[in-house]
Amino acid sequence: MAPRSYNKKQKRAMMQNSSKEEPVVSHPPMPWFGMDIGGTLCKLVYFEPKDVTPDEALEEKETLKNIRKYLTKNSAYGKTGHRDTHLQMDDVYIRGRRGTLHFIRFPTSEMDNFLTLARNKGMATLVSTVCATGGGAYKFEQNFKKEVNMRLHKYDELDSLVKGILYVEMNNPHECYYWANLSDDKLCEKREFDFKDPYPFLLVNIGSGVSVLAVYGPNNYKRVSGTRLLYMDSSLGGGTFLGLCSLLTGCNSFDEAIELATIGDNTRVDKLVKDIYGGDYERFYLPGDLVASSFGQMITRERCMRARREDLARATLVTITNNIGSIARMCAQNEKINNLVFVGNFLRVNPIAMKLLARAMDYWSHGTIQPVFLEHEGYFGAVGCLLEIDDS
Ligand SMILES: Nc1ncnc2c1ncn2[C@@H]1O[C@H](COP(=O)(O)OP(=O)(O)O)[C@@H](O)[C@H]1O
Ligand SMILES: CC(C)(COP(=O)(O)O)[C@@H](O)C(=O)NCCC(=O)O
Repeated sequence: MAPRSYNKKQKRAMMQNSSKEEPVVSHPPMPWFGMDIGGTLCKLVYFEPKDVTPDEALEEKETLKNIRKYLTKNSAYGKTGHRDTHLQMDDVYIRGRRGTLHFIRFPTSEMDNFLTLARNKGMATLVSTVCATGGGAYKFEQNFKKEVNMRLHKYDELDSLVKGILYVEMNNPHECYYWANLSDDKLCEKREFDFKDPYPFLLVNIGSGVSVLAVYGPNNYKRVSGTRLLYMDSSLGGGTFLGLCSLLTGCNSFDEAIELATIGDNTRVDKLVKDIYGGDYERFYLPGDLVASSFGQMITRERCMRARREDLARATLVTITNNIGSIARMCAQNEKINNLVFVGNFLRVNPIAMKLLARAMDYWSHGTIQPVFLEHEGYFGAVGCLLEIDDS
């Protein structure tokens, strides 16, 4: 991956030309939404046109004005909706219009409340079709029709994911980063990464579950694996972490689980090689600090009593992350791909997992694999399907 050699404007033009074969047509300032209704979170990306002509402004319906104001003036919606203001992208072009992308999320379990809110805001009178992806685009299709009289234009979630990544990366020069100085926690820091010439790359999407894709070009990828390698294997993902952590610690949210894990110590829960050998297992180069058995200390009452909630959260995070990491590495080896990109909301506010993944890749590849992470983590599917917007 070499230094960036073309500027933002050139890339934007390239993207507009490459995203569709037909010429770019200018669309009226409708509410433009892309929705990715996932297993845990619903991601809503809203494009707010900023190049509205005086005539268009005069014609703009009151309902549309109100919805725009509601979405862009608030950063919290009800009890569970959030706008990630730090991710907002200004001055971007979609289908010939200039505007701002807003990034909003809420738990998929709150879909009923979302539809009620959308109905109360007059959405039913405004748009007839919304671009949607993710499993929920299928699961909730009838609810959208019934509650807000909206038809969902459904797009495949993995097509949308790849498309969204390429678009966001082209429009945000600070999108990609890696973790530098992995061996020293005090010096370990995020550094910008140049995504030029990325192909082929292995894309690991850690959402509720995990999908691993080998991406060979903008329109050329295959789904290589999940975390389930054999038919009856178990599937691990962000949902597994949150589910287990909730059971073990009684935490009430992902953010709380990560806060606990941040101050926890997994060595009070896991059994290390040195807990078994008293030091390294030298003959087979197994260092004493290596985890020999995740949660292996939790077999005596005394150790269980000593483990704090935060230790259990940390051990859960380490166990799940390392398993995902080793499957990603195996896929990279099988596919003979050295560029790895990790995305998905499991990585939200989660530097512990990112550093663990980076360290694991670095260790196993003898320093040849340096995984890349993206700022817009879990929003790419929603962006990708928003790019599909057409006149319907
Ligand atoms: N606010 C949050 N609420 C629930 N899970 C979250 C949150 N933020 C991050 N996560 C993590 O992200 C995962 C969901 O990631 P996401 O990419 O949105 O997948 P999905 O499309 O399956 O919903 C959860 O399983 C959890 O590990
Ligand atoms: C079914 C899914 C594509 C849904 O995507 P998600 O909502 O988890 O982002 C994903 O959870 C997945 O690929 N699960 C893994 C299944 C397997 O291990 O093969």
